[in-house]
Amino acid sequence: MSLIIGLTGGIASGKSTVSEMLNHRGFKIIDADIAAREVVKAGAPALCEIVDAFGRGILLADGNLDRAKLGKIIFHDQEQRKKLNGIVHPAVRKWMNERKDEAIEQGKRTIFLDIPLLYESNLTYMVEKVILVYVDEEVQLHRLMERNGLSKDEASARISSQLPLSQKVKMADVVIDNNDRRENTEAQLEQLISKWGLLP
Ligand SMILES: CC(C)(COP(=O)(O)OP(=O)(O)OC[C@H]1O[C@@H](n2cnc3c(N)ncnc32)[C@H](O)[C@@H]1O)[C@@H](O)C(=O)NCCC(=O)NCCS
Ligand SMILES: Nc1ncnc2c1ncn2[C@@H]1O[C@H](COP(=O)(O)OP(=O)(O)OP(=O)(O)O)[C@@H](O)[C@H]1O
Repeated sequence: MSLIIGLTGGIASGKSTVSEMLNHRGFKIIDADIAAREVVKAGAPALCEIVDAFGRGILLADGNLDRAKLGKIIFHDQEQRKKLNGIVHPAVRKWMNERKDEAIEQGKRTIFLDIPLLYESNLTYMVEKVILVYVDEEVQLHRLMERNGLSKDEASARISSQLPLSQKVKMADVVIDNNDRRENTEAQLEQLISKWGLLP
Protein backbone atom coordinates (compact mmCIF):
# COMPACT_ATOMS: atom_id res chain seq x y z
CA MET A 1 0.00 0.00 0.00
CA SER A 2 1.34 3.41 -0.96
CA LEU A 3 0.51 6.62 0.86
CA ILE A 4 -0.27 9.52 -1.50
CA ILE A 5 0.51 12.95 -0.06
CA GLY A 6 -0.29 16.30 -1.67
CA LEU A 7 2.38 18.98 -1.44
CA THR A 8 0.91 22.38 -2.07
CA GLY A 9 1.37 26.06 -1.32
CA GLY A 10 1.33 29.19 -3.41
CA ILE A 11 3.49 30.48 -6.20
CA ALA A 12 7.09 30.81 -4.91
CA SER A 13 6.16 29.57 -1.43
CA GLY A 14 8.86 26.88 -1.52
CA LYS A 15 7.26 23.68 -2.85
CA SER A 16 10.22 22.93 -5.14
CA THR A 17 12.60 23.63 -2.27
CA VAL A 18 10.78 21.10 -0.06
CA SER A 19 10.46 18.66 -3.00
CA GLU A 20 14.20 18.77 -3.46
CA MET A 21 14.71 17.91 0.24
CA LEU A 22 12.30 14.96 -0.12
CA ASN A 23 14.01 13.86 -3.31
CA HIS A 24 17.35 13.74 -1.47
CA ARG A 25 15.77 11.38 1.03
CA GLY A 26 14.68 9.06 -1.78
CA PHE A 27 10.99 9.99 -1.90
CA LYS A 28 9.09 9.97 -5.19
CA ILE A 29 7.69 13.38 -6.19
CA ILE A 30 5.38 13.95 -9.13
CA ASP A 31 5.36 17.64 -10.07
CA ALA A 32 2.30 19.27 -11.70
CA ASP A 33 4.40 22.13 -13.10
CA ILE A 34 6.58 19.60 -14.96
CA ALA A 35 3.42 17.82 -16.14
CA ALA A 36 2.01 21.14 -17.39
CA ARG A 37 5.17 21.66 -19.47
CA GLU A 38 5.22 18.09 -20.83
CA VAL A 39 1.61 18.12 -22.03
CA VAL A 40 2.09 21.27 -24.14
CA LYS A 41 5.28 20.17 -25.92
CA ALA A 42 5.36 20.63 -29.72
CA GLY A 43 2.94 18.19 -31.31
CA ALA A 44 0.95 17.49 -28.12
CA PRO A 45 -2.86 17.61 -28.49
CA ALA A 46 -3.16 20.21 -25.69
CA LEU A 47 -0.86 22.58 -27.60
CA CYS A 48 -3.12 22.36 -30.67
CA GLU A 49 -6.09 23.21 -28.46
CA ILE A 50 -4.22 26.21 -27.01
CA VAL A 51 -3.50 27.47 -30.54
CA ASP A 52 -7.18 27.02 -31.45
CA ALA A 53 -8.21 29.00 -28.37
CA PHE A 54 -5.51 31.73 -28.24
CA GLY A 55 -4.37 31.96 -31.89
CA ARG A 56 -1.07 31.16 -33.62
CA GLY A 57 0.46 34.29 -32.10
CA ILE A 58 0.86 32.31 -28.86
CA LEU A 59 3.64 30.23 -30.48
CA LEU A 60 7.32 31.11 -30.75
CA ALA A 61 9.01 31.00 -34.16
CA ASP A 62 10.22 27.44 -33.42
CA GLY A 63 6.65 26.21 -32.81
CA ASN A 64 6.96 25.99 -29.04
CA LEU A 65 4.57 27.72 -26.66
CA ASP A 66 5.47 31.33 -25.81
CA ARG A 67 5.08 30.91 -22.03
CA ALA A 68 5.91 34.52 -21.20
CA LYS A 69 3.22 35.79 -23.60
CA LEU A 70 0.60 33.31 -22.36
CA GLY A 71 1.49 34.18 -18.75
CA LYS A 72 0.90 37.90 -19.44
CA ILE A 73 -2.57 37.04 -20.74
CA ILE A 74 -3.78 34.52 -18.20
CA PHE A 75 -2.45 36.03 -14.96
CA HIS A 76 -4.39 39.23 -15.71
CA ASP A 77 -7.66 37.78 -16.93
CA GLN A 78 -9.73 35.21 -15.05
CA GLU A 79 -11.78 34.14 -18.11
CA GLN A 80 -8.66 33.47 -20.17
CA ARG A 81 -7.12 31.61 -17.21
CA LYS A 82 -10.19 29.38 -16.95
CA LYS A 83 -9.99 28.71 -20.67
CA LEU A 84 -6.33 27.65 -20.41
CA ASN A 85 -6.94 25.58 -17.27
CA GLY A 86 -9.79 23.77 -19.03
CA ILE A 87 -7.38 22.68 -21.77
CA VAL A 88 -4.26 21.90 -19.74
CA HIS A 89 -5.54 20.49 -16.42
CA PRO A 90 -7.19 17.28 -17.70
CA ALA A 91 -3.95 16.38 -19.51
CA VAL A 92 -1.94 17.22 -16.35
CA ARG A 93 -4.12 14.95 -14.19
CA LYS A 94 -3.76 12.08 -16.67
CA TRP A 95 0.04 12.54 -16.84
CA MET A 96 0.30 12.59 -13.03
CA ASN A 97 -1.97 9.57 -12.54
CA GLU A 98 0.11 7.53 -14.98
CA ARG A 99 3.34 8.42 -13.11
CA LYS A 100 1.65 7.67 -9.78
CA ASP A 101 0.54 4.20 -10.96
CA GLU A 102 4.10 3.50 -12.15
CA ALA A 103 5.48 4.52 -8.75
CA ILE A 104 2.97 2.29 -6.96
CA GLU A 105 3.99 -0.63 -9.18
CA GLN A 106 7.64 0.08 -8.34
CA GLY A 107 6.73 -0.40 -4.66
CA LYS A 108 7.16 3.22 -3.54
CA ARG A 109 5.65 3.50 -0.07
CA THR A 110 5.11 7.27 -0.03
CA ILE A 111 4.38 9.27 -3.17
CA PHE A 112 4.18 13.08 -3.15
CA LEU A 113 2.06 14.95 -5.67
CA ASP A 114 3.36 18.52 -5.91
CA ILE A 115 0.27 20.43 -7.05
CA PRO A 116 0.25 24.24 -6.70
CA LEU A 117 -3.48 24.47 -7.48
CA LEU A 118 -4.60 21.50 -5.34
CA TYR A 119 -7.35 23.51 -3.60
CA GLU A 120 -8.24 25.87 -6.46
CA SER A 121 -8.87 22.88 -8.75
CA ASN A 122 -10.57 20.72 -6.08
CA LEU A 123 -8.01 17.94 -6.43
CA THR A 124 -7.87 16.86 -2.79
CA TYR A 125 -9.60 13.61 -3.81
CA MET A 126 -6.29 12.61 -5.43
CA VAL A 127 -4.40 12.57 -2.11
CA GLU A 128 -4.78 11.17 1.39
CA LYS A 129 -2.96 13.94 3.28
CA VAL A 130 -1.96 17.51 2.46
CA ILE A 131 1.23 19.33 3.40
CA LEU A 132 1.14 23.09 2.86
CA VAL A 133 4.36 25.05 2.33
CA TYR A 134 3.58 28.47 3.79
CA VAL A 135 5.22 31.90 3.62
CA ASP A 136 3.88 35.33 4.57
CA GLU A 137 2.58 37.31 1.61
CA GLU A 138 5.36 39.90 1.64
CA VAL A 139 8.01 37.15 1.65
CA GLN A 140 6.18 35.42 -1.20
CA LEU A 141 6.03 38.65 -3.21
CA HIS A 142 9.69 39.39 -2.62
CA ARG A 143 10.90 35.87 -3.52
CA LEU A 144 8.70 35.75 -6.62
CA MET A 145 9.92 39.14 -7.90
CA GLU A 146 13.50 38.04 -7.30
CA ARG A 147 13.25 34.55 -8.81
CA ASN A 148 11.30 35.48 -11.95
CA GLY A 149 12.60 39.03 -12.41
CA LEU A 150 9.03 40.35 -12.23
CA SER A 151 7.78 43.82 -11.37
CA LYS A 152 5.71 44.20 -8.21
CA ASP A 153 2.51 44.47 -10.29
CA GLU A 154 3.26 41.35 -12.33
CA ALA A 155 4.18 39.35 -9.23
CA SER A 156 1.05 40.55 -7.37
CA ALA A 157 -1.15 39.53 -10.33
CA ARG A 158 0.27 36.00 -10.14
CA ILE A 159 -0.27 35.77 -6.39
CA SER A 160 -3.83 37.10 -6.75
CA SER A 161 -4.67 34.44 -9.33
CA GLN A 162 -4.46 31.83 -6.55
CA LEU A 163 -6.32 31.31 -3.26
CA PRO A 164 -4.54 33.23 -0.46
CA LEU A 165 -2.11 31.06 1.53
CA SER A 166 -3.83 32.24 4.73
CA GLN A 167 -6.96 30.41 3.52
CA LYS A 168 -5.09 27.25 2.46
CA VAL A 169 -3.50 27.02 5.93
CA LYS A 170 -6.92 26.26 7.41
CA MET A 171 -7.49 23.30 5.09
CA ALA A 172 -4.12 21.49 5.20
CA ASP A 173 -3.26 18.57 7.51
CA VAL A 174 0.10 20.11 8.30
CA VAL A 175 1.85 23.40 7.56
CA ILE A 176 5.56 23.84 6.93
CA ASP A 177 6.61 27.43 7.59
CA ASN A 178 9.18 28.45 4.97
CA ASN A 179 9.61 32.09 6.05
CA ASP A 180 12.89 31.40 7.78
CA ARG A 181 16.15 29.86 6.52
CA ARG A 182 16.12 26.61 4.53
CA GLU A 183 17.69 24.75 7.50
CA ASN A 184 14.65 25.64 9.58
CA THR A 185 12.30 24.34 6.87
CA GLU A 186 14.31 21.14 6.59
CA ALA A 187 14.09 20.58 10.36
CA GLN A 188 10.27 20.86 10.23
CA LEU A 189 10.21 18.39 7.34
CA GLU A 190 12.44 15.93 9.23
CA GLN A 191 10.10 16.11 12.21
CA LEU A 192 7.09 15.42 10.02
CA ILE A 193 8.74 12.47 8.27
CA SER A 194 9.47 10.94 11.63
CA LYS A 195 6.07 11.79 13.19
CA TRP A 196 4.16 10.26 10.26
CA GLY A 197 6.71 7.42 9.93
CA LEU A 198 7.14 8.10 6.21
CA LEU A 199 9.26 5.69 4.19
CA PRO A 200 10.40 6.26 0.55
C1 LIG B 1 0.79 30.37 -18.04
C2 LIG B 1 2.07 29.59 -18.17
C3 LIG B 1 2.38 29.25 -19.63
C4 LIG B 1 3.21 30.47 -17.60
O1 LIG B 1 4.41 29.74 -17.62
P1 LIG B 1 5.65 30.07 -16.65
O2 LIG B 1 6.81 29.28 -17.18
O3 LIG B 1 5.80 31.57 -16.53
O4 LIG B 1 5.23 29.56 -15.21
P2 LIG B 1 5.21 28.06 -14.61
O5 LIG B 1 4.49 27.15 -15.52
O6 LIG B 1 6.60 27.68 -14.21
O7 LIG B 1 4.28 28.23 -13.34
C5 LIG B 1 4.78 28.86 -12.16
C6 LIG B 1 3.71 28.93 -11.12
O8 LIG B 1 2.64 29.76 -11.56
C7 LIG B 1 1.45 29.35 -10.94
N1 LIG B 1 0.43 29.09 -11.98
C8 LIG B 1 0.62 28.52 -13.20
N2 LIG B 1 -0.54 28.41 -13.87
C9 LIG B 1 -1.48 28.92 -13.06
C10 LIG B 1 -2.89 29.08 -13.18
N3 LIG B 1 -3.52 28.67 -14.27
N4 LIG B 1 -3.55 29.66 -12.15
C11 LIG B 1 -2.90 30.08 -11.04
N5 LIG B 1 -1.57 29.94 -10.86
C12 LIG B 1 -0.88 29.36 -11.84
C13 LIG B 1 1.79 28.09 -10.14
O9 LIG B 1 2.04 28.41 -8.81
C14 LIG B 1 3.06 27.60 -10.78
O10 LIG B 1 3.84 26.86 -9.87
C15 LIG B 1 2.00 28.26 -17.35
O11 LIG B 1 2.01 28.53 -15.98
C16 LIG B 1 0.78 27.39 -17.66
O12 LIG B 1 0.74 26.73 -18.68
N6 LIG B 1 -0.22 27.38 -16.74
C17 LIG B 1 -1.41 26.59 -16.91
C18 LIG B 1 -1.20 25.24 -16.31
C19 LIG B 1 -1.24 25.28 -14.81
O13 LIG B 1 -2.28 25.54 -14.21
N7 LIG B 1 -0.09 25.01 -14.18
C20 LIG B 1 -0.01 24.99 -12.74
C21 LIG B 1 0.00 23.62 -12.17
S1 LIG B 1 -1.14 22.47 -12.90
N1 LIG C 1 13.77 29.25 3.10
C1 LIG C 1 14.14 30.00 2.06
N2 LIG C 1 14.96 31.06 2.24
C2 LIG C 1 15.32 31.85 1.19
N3 LIG C 1 14.90 31.65 -0.09
C3 LIG C 1 14.08 30.60 -0.33
C4 LIG C 1 13.67 29.72 0.72
N4 LIG C 1 12.85 28.79 0.19
C5 LIG C 1 12.77 29.06 -1.12
N5 LIG C 1 13.50 30.14 -1.44
C6 LIG C 1 13.62 30.76 -2.79
O1 LIG C 1 12.33 31.28 -3.09
C7 LIG C 1 12.00 31.04 -4.44
C8 LIG C 1 10.71 30.20 -4.49
O2 LIG C 1 10.97 28.89 -4.00
P1 LIG C 1 10.50 27.61 -4.83
O3 LIG C 1 10.93 27.71 -6.25
O4 LIG C 1 10.91 26.40 -4.05
O5 LIG C 1 8.91 27.82 -4.74
P2 LIG C 1 7.73 27.02 -5.42
O6 LIG C 1 6.63 27.02 -4.43
O7 LIG C 1 8.19 25.71 -5.96
O8 LIG C 1 7.36 27.98 -6.61
P3 LIG C 1 6.46 27.75 -7.95
O9 LIG C 1 5.15 27.20 -7.57
O10 LIG C 1 6.34 29.11 -8.48
O11 LIG C 1 7.25 26.84 -8.84
C9 LIG C 1 13.21 30.37 -5.08
O12 LIG C 1 13.99 31.34 -5.70
C10 LIG C 1 13.93 29.75 -3.88
O13 LIG C 1 15.31 29.63 -4.11
